Amino acid sequence: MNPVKALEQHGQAVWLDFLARGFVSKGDLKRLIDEDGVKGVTSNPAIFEKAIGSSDEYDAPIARALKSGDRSPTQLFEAVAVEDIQNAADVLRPVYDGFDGNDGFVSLEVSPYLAMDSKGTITEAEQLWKAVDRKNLMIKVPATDACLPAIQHLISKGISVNITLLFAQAVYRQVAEAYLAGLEAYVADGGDPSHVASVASFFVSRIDSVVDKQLDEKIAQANDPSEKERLTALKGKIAIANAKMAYQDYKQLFSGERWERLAAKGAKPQRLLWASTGTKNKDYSDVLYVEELIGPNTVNTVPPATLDAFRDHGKVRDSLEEDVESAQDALDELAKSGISLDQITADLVIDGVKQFADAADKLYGAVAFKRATVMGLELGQQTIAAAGDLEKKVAAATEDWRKTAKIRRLWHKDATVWTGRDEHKWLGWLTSAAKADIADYEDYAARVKGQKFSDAVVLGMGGSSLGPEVLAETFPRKAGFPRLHVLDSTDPAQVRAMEKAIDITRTVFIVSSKSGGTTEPNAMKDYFFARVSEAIGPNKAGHRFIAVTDPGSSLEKAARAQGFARIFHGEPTIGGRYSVLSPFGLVPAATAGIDVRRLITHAQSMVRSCGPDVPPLQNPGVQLGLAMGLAGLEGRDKVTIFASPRIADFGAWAEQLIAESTGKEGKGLIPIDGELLADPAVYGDDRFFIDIKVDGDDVPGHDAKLAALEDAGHPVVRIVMKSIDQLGQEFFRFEMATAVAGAVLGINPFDQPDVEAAKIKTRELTAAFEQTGALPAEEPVVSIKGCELYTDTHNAESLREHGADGTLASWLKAHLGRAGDGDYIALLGYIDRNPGNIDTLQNIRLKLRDAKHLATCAEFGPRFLHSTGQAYKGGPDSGVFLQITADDAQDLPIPGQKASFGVIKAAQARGDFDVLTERGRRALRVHLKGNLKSGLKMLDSAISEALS
Ligand SMILES: O=C(CO)[C@@H](O)[C@H](O)[C@H](O)[C@H](O)COP(=O)(O)O
Ligand SMILES: O=C[C@H](O)COP(=O)(O)O
Repeated sequence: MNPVKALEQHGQAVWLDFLARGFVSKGDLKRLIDEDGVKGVTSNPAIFEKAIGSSDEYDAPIARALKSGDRSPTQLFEAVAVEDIQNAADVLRPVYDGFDGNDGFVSLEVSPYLAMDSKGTITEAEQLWKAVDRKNLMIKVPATDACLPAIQHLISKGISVNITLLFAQAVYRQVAEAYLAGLEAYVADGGDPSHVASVASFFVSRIDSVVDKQLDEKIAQANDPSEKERLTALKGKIAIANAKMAYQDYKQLFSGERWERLAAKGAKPQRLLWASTGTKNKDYSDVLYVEELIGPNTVNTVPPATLDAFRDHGKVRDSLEEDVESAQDALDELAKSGISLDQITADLVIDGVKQFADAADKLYGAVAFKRATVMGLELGQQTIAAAGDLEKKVAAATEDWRKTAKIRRLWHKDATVWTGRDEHKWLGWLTSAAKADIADYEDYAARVKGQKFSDAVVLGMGGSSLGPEVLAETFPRKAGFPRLHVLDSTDPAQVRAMEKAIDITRTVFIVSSKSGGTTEPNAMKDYFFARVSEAIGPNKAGHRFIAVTDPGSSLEKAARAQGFARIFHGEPTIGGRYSVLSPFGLVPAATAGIDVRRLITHAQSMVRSCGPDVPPLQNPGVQLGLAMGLAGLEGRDKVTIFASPRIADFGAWAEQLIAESTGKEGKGLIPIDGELLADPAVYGDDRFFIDIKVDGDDVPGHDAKLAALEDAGHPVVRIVMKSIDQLGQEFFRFEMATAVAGAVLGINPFDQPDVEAAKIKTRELTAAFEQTGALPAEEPVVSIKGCELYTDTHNAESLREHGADGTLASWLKAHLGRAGDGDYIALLGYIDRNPGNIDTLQNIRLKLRDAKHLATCAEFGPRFLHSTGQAYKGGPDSGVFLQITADDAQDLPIPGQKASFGVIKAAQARGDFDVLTERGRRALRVHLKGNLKSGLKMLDSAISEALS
């Protein structure tokens, strides 16, 4: 007789420790049931990893699942695994029915990531139980301390459970107790226990693998031949002895009064199942862990090779209760040798969880890869060319992140991924896209459309303005909706220019401020509220204003008092620079008629790509973040961003995110936005390049230049978006990457301590103005025709030592001369950010870059104070700052305030400068007098002279 089939006569059921789609669909499982009497199937993460990860038979099902909409790797895995388990359960159903529900089971394991999470295990087990929806299903739960209560709970709800990763007799007793107590609760609740089944999967061969190794060490150390012999005799015996003793416990646990009470109600005993029964040691029989463990009311789940071997040459006998005393003797002998089985079994549980988690990492990585392949260009494509050391460092960090489960910890809001301070309170951005109330935005957009506005203006700073600005500059105007503008300045000319650009009688204003207390949006609101009141009457003005602010802010109060048309609440757990996929970006988007549903749907795809279930290697946000952070640590800290013409403004948003998040405590990354791409010769080895483009948005020569940078050994990241609709994806990719880079740099990427310092200084200066009617007097270090120069004593002395005398060029030469390798030069212009001035600063910065081969920034104040300003003050001390201020041709009063726009801007420039110099940074301020255009021209030629 077929030895496998013969086991049935000894009361043992053989299950198969294997599952794969084709194996079931092509009839192989059915054949084993018919020919060998196989009565069940077990699966585990390693089995699914082999099935899905190492074959292409799941490619089509995954692609099919994606047809009905994007899903996360976990959801995709569950979809195919549930189908597989259902198919296997259906094939086994006749066995289940034939044995009155006592056999014919198929097992599906909960995620090994939940092995220490009782609540998570319960939720997932219940969800899988429901999804598979088959009576002959068992949910597998590991026998960890955390999961014991989950096992009891699940049983008490009538869910059949296979308890896995069981090594120790003592834990086995706890598992049996959980089953009994669970059943008792189920019965007390009126449940019929005859529908509940359970097996306790006692692992065998792994014990021998570890014990034998320790025995070999002892044998090698032993001098006495008889001791060597005694120890050698224990090899290959302990796992079986341990299992035999567990079986003795089983007999006791499932007899007696307590059990009989349950049995009388139809309860089934929880059978012991021998798992890990494939022989690992080639010196042992390949059917050892089957032949020696045959006994009534047990199960042995065997891998296909062991099944084949047993069918071929297995010998069947009642072995389980043979020589039980010798089994106990063997265990006693082992203890005498100083080898602790308790320790070994405890370690094996931890190792087992780790092995399954490793398998799950591979499995989810494979599913994530298949998902990305199917989605193709629907997901923004990212390649990272990081040669040499950086490539190795990224690979090592990727493995470290995987092993230490950092991406899952990040998603679980574990602050120790960063500095362990309050980072967990600032992670609302992870779920902001998922929480977007799309229907409400659509309803709101329809109302905006109905009002036939000509313009919409966002009044906000930094995190409240830069995202909307990218949207405004990227998406073409939508017919029927207002044109979207963003104002983020206190420069009187810029405020006036905005007023001129819009039809004030047909404009809706979006006042955006998370805190509600930021100076600029409040000044801009007061100004435009007065203008609108004049234009359409004070009673109606409020109807033209919308506020986006965090709940309870002072802006909310003012908005209510002024009768704003609507107040949208931000989410307090999201910092400004991470808020674009929350109302701060979505309200302006909806106002402009941008398809919020599409934006969010795309964003969600990147959220899934960067999810907790996507291992670091396949996780684009983690890969980009590791590369940026590690490059920063090796001195390539100038993150130089090129964005293709249709998304040209993206860098302005990304630079706030990167600079404000990472630039602190003397560390960080300095984003370089808007510097035109050039030949390798002009770049130092402090660069990290990111090129982001919309497919087809080609600039002649661009790709060749990028390739040249790569050839010259610079790290180059290339990101290609299929269309501008994918902008939401890129917002999220960069948010995740920045958070990851922050972890690598060892800082808190969610605070901005140095922005606060400048705000405090500014407030002191404006308070002084309000008291005295003037800003505190200040002395220039030198007054030259057309300009005055300011700096602190320390900088002035140093500049004089470097040759600064009576001319502007000499001061500039001395100042710029202080910038060396690894430094960057930043132009900080507190002037109107109009196309002409942008061009001028741009020309100067490129001249500086090309002459000095250093990274350059061209920024406008006060805008940059809410952005890169954090890194300039708090980041690495590698900046050389040239602040440019000017007399305002025409100031602009702010209704209801003593200080005008011009005064606030001047106070902001001085506050910023004071903080820079207080921190010992290299800073010089040029104040241009008279006509700004001529002043800038003069500055430009002085810089040329200084460089010559
Ligand atoms: O736990 C069960 C059955 O309940 C099994 O699927 C169990 O996971 C496997 O037998 C083991 O993981 C296989 O172990 P090994 O052969 O890798 O040592
Ligand atoms: O990035 C944030 C800016 O400092 C503006 O802050 P806010 O939104 O609270 O006004």
